[in-house]
Amino acid sequence: MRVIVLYASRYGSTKGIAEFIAEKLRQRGVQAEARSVDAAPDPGDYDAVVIGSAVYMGHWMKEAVEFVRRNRTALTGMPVWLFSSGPLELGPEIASIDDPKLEPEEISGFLEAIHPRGHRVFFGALDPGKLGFMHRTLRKLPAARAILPEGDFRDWNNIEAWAESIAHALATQPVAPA
Ligand SMILES: Cc1cc2nc3c(=O)[nH]c(=O)nc-3n(C[C@H](O)[C@H](O)[C@H](O)COP(=O)(O)O)c2cc1C
Repeated sequence: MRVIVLYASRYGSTKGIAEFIAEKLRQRGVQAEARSVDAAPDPGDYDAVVIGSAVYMGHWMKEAVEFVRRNRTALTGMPVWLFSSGPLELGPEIASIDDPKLEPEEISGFLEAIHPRGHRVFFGALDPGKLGFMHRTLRKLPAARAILPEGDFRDWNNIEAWAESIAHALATQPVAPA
């Protein structure tokens, strides 16, 4: 059982989540590796794919969106899990991290197009010292500042529980041959 955990990450926190998921899968006997979507691997070389992207201005990163669109046919026929890494805190009208309002724009289309086994949103991280010029400027806007605090909010217990559920699904559900 070979699984690839793909990520699109601007500043590294989503990469960290992907590497953690791959490590947790390996600890449960799954042969898993994390790689950037930029490496453009062929999903057909794997039995299952996990794809995650950082979220900026309500959207997945372009390279992750393009990877899913380009590989739509292959992904539709295999077990796929998606995750988004973004929120740094819950706004006033957001009940929990599972609130559909936190879902990036592309996700509903992906759910229809490739029928993934699941999609999860995880808290992200923000280090102002790493931000590029555009992101630093955007973060200075009053509305953005309130929802983009500095800090590492990644919930490793929650992420581990999700990785465990994937390992469990792979162990108990038949995977169609590629
Ligand atoms: C300018 C800017 C805009 C952001 N917009 C969103 C957003 O719309 N939704 C969200 O959930 N997170 C948003 N975030 C938070 C990032 O998704 C979060 O910091 C994430 O962990 C970054 O991942 P990376 O380090 O892998 O690039 C934004 C962050 C910045 C700096």
